[in-house]
Amino acid sequence: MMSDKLKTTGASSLFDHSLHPLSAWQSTRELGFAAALWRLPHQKDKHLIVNFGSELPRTRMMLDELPAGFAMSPFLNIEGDNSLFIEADLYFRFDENGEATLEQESAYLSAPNREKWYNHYRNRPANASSLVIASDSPRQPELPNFAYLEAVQKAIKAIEAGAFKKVVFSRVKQVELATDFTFSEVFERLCEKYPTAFVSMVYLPQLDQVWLGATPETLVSVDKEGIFRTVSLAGTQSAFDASGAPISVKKAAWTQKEIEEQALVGRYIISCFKKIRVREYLEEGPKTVVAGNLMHLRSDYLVDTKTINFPELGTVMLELLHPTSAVCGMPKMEALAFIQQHEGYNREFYSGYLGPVNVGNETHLFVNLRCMKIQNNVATLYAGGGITEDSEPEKEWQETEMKCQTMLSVLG
Ligand SMILES: C=C(O[C@H]1C=CC=C(C(=O)O)[C@@H]1O)C(=O)O
Repeated sequence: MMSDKLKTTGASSLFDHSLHPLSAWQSTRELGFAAALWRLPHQKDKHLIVNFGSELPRTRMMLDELPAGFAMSPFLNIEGDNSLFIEADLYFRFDENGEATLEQESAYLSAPNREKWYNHYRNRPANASSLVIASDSPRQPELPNFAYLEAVQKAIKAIEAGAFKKVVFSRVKQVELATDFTFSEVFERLCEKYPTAFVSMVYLPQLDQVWLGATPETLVSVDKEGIFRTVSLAGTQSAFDASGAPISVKKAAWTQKEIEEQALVGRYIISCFKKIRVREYLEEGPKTVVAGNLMHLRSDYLVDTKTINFPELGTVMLELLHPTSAVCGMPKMEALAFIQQHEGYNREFYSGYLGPVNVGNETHLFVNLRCMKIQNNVATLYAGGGITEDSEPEKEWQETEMKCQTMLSVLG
């Protein structure tokens, strides 16, 4: 059903229910506008936000004040005001049968921009290729195996010396895109392969980057009923045994190192609740969850913000949580200093957060994991792992290899 607002803005005459999400996303990118396409975990609907601004603003995520949009925060966002915000000039929802609904159109959207967008979409050949981005961006330095092992060893020494308890050390892997690469196919494959993940594909024109991902980790979510949710996710093992058969979650065994690593993330979340004097939280877990080719340990935390009369809990917790010890470490600043000194590359949006804000009165922000950046015909894949004093460097390397597989396996 279309809202009254749409009828008065003139969109209804241009809008077409057969609009295709991937072509609409692609069309937006070709015109040089920001676009975010996503699918929530366990859902079939897809969502698309388009913004016609010349440059996306960097802003603080005041969840209770922002209009509908899509947030994209880099890992480094210490002051909390460095998130890109793709405000919804157009917001479409696509149901599982492909039927499109224009859910929202900004009152400020100019008629020429609206027409330009619809016309470009209509005149785009159905088989138009992906037009891979060809800007000149320097590649990130890749850490070879020996250097990664050395850095992890240094992290273990620093932990033993009492500098910090845990650090999440990461690296990149870069692959040249195949000539027949298309964004549409990769996005579809991600949706099919990872039904429990938050799947997204975001085009940032001012950086000329596309970010694609299938993350298993909720950072902050507040639904229509005012239920706040976050998770503590850590510990990694393959979801398949040596013969390639899936391991049952009931049979998954976890080492003391992994149990402790996940407990650290949980303790950090609880310390945030304590800081703001929220005692009425429900904690469930840890339990084993499957995330694509991997399994993790996860605890869920839930607060009814209406019952405790705390509507701004999402905003407050977001500022306290990011970056959690699932992506940075414990204590936060000491772990961050190690990361900056030893990783040797810029994480940009990897291990930041992303997701819809106030879309249909709900906010769902996820940690940007199992993701890749596409720029200059190169896919940059990111993976990290929690290092504790019980870590074994070679095992940690293998873990990052497995994490990269989440994206590598859809690149074809
Ligand atoms: C940092 C990543 O994963 C985090 C989330 C789950 C398990 C993790 C681990 O076992 O180390 C990491 O904390 C990543 O995928 O790059």
